[in-house]
Amino acid sequence: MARNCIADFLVYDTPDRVAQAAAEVFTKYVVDAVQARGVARVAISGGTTPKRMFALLAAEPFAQQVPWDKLELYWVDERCVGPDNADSNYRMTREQLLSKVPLPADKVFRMEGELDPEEAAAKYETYLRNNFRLEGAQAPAFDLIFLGMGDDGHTASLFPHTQAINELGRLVVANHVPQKDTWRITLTAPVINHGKRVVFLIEGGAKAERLHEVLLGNYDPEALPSQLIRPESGHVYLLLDAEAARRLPKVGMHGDAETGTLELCR
Ligand SMILES: O=C1O[C@H](COP(=O)(O)O)[C@@H](O)[C@H](O)[C@H]1O
Repeated sequence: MARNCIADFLVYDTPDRVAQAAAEVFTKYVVDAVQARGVARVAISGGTTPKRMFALLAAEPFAQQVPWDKLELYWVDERCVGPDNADSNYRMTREQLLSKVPLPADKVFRMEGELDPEEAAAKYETYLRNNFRLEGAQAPAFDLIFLGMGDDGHTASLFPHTQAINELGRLVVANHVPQKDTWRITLTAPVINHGKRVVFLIEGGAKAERLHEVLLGNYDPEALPSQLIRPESGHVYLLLDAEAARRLPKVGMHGDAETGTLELCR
């Protein structure tokens, strides 16, 4: 559902600085959630962009600071492949992070890409309903959600002109993506928008034009599904490298990052 929302962005010189900022955000909001409620529930993306953040989280000082035993880890999307396949979002996270930190296996809720896609989506929805103790039409409120954006404007596995982008009822769906001749499993936009803090990580000049269109172009979420992300909190956060942000208007500085704020409207 579209709603007005503020996009706050921070622009760093390099992808390494973006990763450092992302690891700091991860640690801060996990610690805050654990202090407030005894558990932190975080949903992460796959692809290549979060790799550096995961590698940092697996090393000092972050590895010591994150209360791993109080963290529940979820995915925003998965490719329909097994957990050892090179395309698996879970596999990337396992290699970069999970194999190196004391996060208990029963707190890692992967989407099972090796199952029939509809079955995997239904199973994941059941995990969410049980773990978040949801009733009826309630959506889970993740403490933190990390999103990426493809150079086609997709986020999670909400690809342009695919059925999942119109899903308002289910929490998790199987999505056929004809342009990639494949299936994906994905959280739906209402679930992402119910997250307490939603953060995009976006890097690289190949995404600069698309990012400009998503934030400053006409509202056309069928073509640009990232525009569906208008969190109920009223804010979406973006951590960007200078290349990805080269078309965006910056207005100030925060530490070593340039900053900008945009009002996103329908
Ligand atoms: O296919 C996917 O793509 C997006 C963006 O990935 P990136 O490699 O350009 O960072 C990612 O956020 C999503 O989780 C993934 O399944």
